[in-house]
Amino acid sequence: MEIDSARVESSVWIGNKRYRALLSGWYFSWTEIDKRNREKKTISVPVSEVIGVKEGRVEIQTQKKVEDTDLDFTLFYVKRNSRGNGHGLSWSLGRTQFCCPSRGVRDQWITQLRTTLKTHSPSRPHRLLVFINPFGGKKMGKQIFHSLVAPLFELAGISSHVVVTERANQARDYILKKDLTGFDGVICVGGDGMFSELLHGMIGRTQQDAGVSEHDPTVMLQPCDLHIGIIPAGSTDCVCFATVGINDPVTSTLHIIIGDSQPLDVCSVHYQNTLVRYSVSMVGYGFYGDVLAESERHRWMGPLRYDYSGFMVYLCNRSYPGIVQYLPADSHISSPRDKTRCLSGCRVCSESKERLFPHFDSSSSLYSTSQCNSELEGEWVTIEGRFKCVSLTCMSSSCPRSPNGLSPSAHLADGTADLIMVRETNPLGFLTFLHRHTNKQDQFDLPFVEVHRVKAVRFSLPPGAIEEDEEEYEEEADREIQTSAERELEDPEKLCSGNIAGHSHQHLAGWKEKGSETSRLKGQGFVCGPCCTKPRLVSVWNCDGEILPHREISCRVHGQLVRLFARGIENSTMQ
Ligand SMILES: Nc1ncnc2c1ncn2[C@@H]1O[C@H](COP(=O)(O)OP(=O)(O)OP(=O)(O)O)[C@@H](O)[C@H]1O
Ligand SMILES: CCCCCCCCCCCCC/C=C/[C@@H](O)[C@H](CO)NC(=O)CCCCC
Ligand SMILES: [Ca+2]
Repeated sequence: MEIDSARVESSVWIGNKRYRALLSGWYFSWTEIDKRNREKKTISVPVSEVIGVKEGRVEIQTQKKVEDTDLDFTLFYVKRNSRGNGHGLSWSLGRTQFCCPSRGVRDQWITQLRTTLKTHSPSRPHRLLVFINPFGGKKMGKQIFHSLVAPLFELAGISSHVVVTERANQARDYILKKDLTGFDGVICVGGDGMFSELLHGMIGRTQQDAGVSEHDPTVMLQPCDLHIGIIPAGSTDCVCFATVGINDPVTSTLHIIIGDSQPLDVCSVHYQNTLVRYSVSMVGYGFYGDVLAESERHRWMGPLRYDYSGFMVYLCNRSYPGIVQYLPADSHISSPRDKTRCLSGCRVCSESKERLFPHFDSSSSLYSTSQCNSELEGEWVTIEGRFKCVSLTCMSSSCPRSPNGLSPSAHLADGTADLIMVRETNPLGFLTFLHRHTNKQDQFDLPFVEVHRVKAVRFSLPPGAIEEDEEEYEEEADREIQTSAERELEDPEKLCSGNIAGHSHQHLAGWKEKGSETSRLKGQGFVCGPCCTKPRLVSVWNCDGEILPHREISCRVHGQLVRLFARGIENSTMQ
């Protein structure tokens, strides 16, 4: 074995083939040597992607030695699979068993590899706080963690404190209140709702510790120290999909183990001077708000509830009046229609760091919060009209349903969000818009769609809209309750409850009745079908899958406020 400060080299065997193993700089590689001493294929693994080095021949799942010999060691590392179910590549655990010429050489390899791993990967986590939602998505959270994630953490020498949640918001409250000393990151096993709990916990805790008021809409929030990891086990898994390129628990676990870091923009949503929520994915009014409200009634359907509700709300063909004001971002840097994609190592995002944190003190890792906030400077633009939907997204919001997302060219960490406004249009037009989310066609290339890259947004309703809507709706609900009570006497099974757009009311599941108000309005092509009889004036806001209790809100993007154990989407040519 040859060892000098820059490289370690020796012969090794894999099966019955001879190889030359070499550890040099950032890479460990092994090259097959044929019988005539000619070099053949080389496999090269960056040390930063080594998961573990074990003595002997070790199996992946059981981590048991199958055959104890003094000459062997097993290397575990990240292996990229040809194509996953998503946009990015799926990762799996690669394993190669090396046989060395002597025990001394074997021990040297293990020591050298482990030492290099330590020095080359200082940001790897050692201790993690893990929250499992046992009821998220297909209710597989616990099983996913114990069968796929925990064995990999053990292999990598990561210890974890696991909390299986017993109620909503338990994870958020834990992070807000408990001692987090000693943890290098916080992990959720669940969907976007679970991620949102960690996001609120982490941001809230960081501001609490820094003495910053989250309710002040103009304040510069303190970025969070602890990384967040997502093991996807939910219905949509939008945040995982958009930051990793795929929703696969093993891929995400490997990103966590190697300590990948992906900063993420966060949008704060305020109602007057009160913080309502944070969002990283979508703040959407109109169609997406209605879909969410409708889907809450069909939770029992599991992940399918969104497809069902999407279809029902589409049939309603609603549009809503509103006044949208936005603060444009610098159009010289990027635009939502520039046809670029934010990929791993994105230039736009890395160049944004200096602009976002001009007062960052790298010696203390502290961000000055007293700076004047130039991010809020600029001319506001006002747009008034009737909209099918108004959506704001800090990132592409790609998910399995829409692999390119709500805004395919949005950036994960550039301090901006994309504002998409879809004006009132006919049902076919809106279907075309929706359908383009599922293929490569440009959903913004339609005359009734507008998209802008922005730093902040304000939404308000025309004067009196809420009151008028409520009056109309009360009347309608009364009429419906009366009619349905009559109908119930005939056929009690047809009665069901509904809360489209956040208002609880009773309505009829069967709406084929003749001569009623419903069919009269439908005959005029005025409304909808299954869920209401009159056009509504107000919808609700969907904020990363949560219904907001306010309509008139203001949103502001906080660039790179949190960091995930991820690296953005790896291009398939990036092997
Ligand atoms: N033990 C629990 N019991 C009930 N609700 C919980 C529990 N733990 C977490 N929750 C809540 O369940 C909600 C949904 O969880 P999660 O995001 O994991 O699953 P999901 O099926 O993907 O849902 P969605 O994608 O619609 O938000 C979260 O908002 C979370 O606050
Ligand atoms: C004719 C074919 C029509 C197909 C239409 C597909 C359009 C899909 C667009 C993709 C939108 C993803 C927006 C992401 C929202 C998440 O932050 C949020 C939390 O998980 N999910 C929902 O609100 C759940 C509600 C999502 C509504 C789709
Ligand atoms: Ca962004």
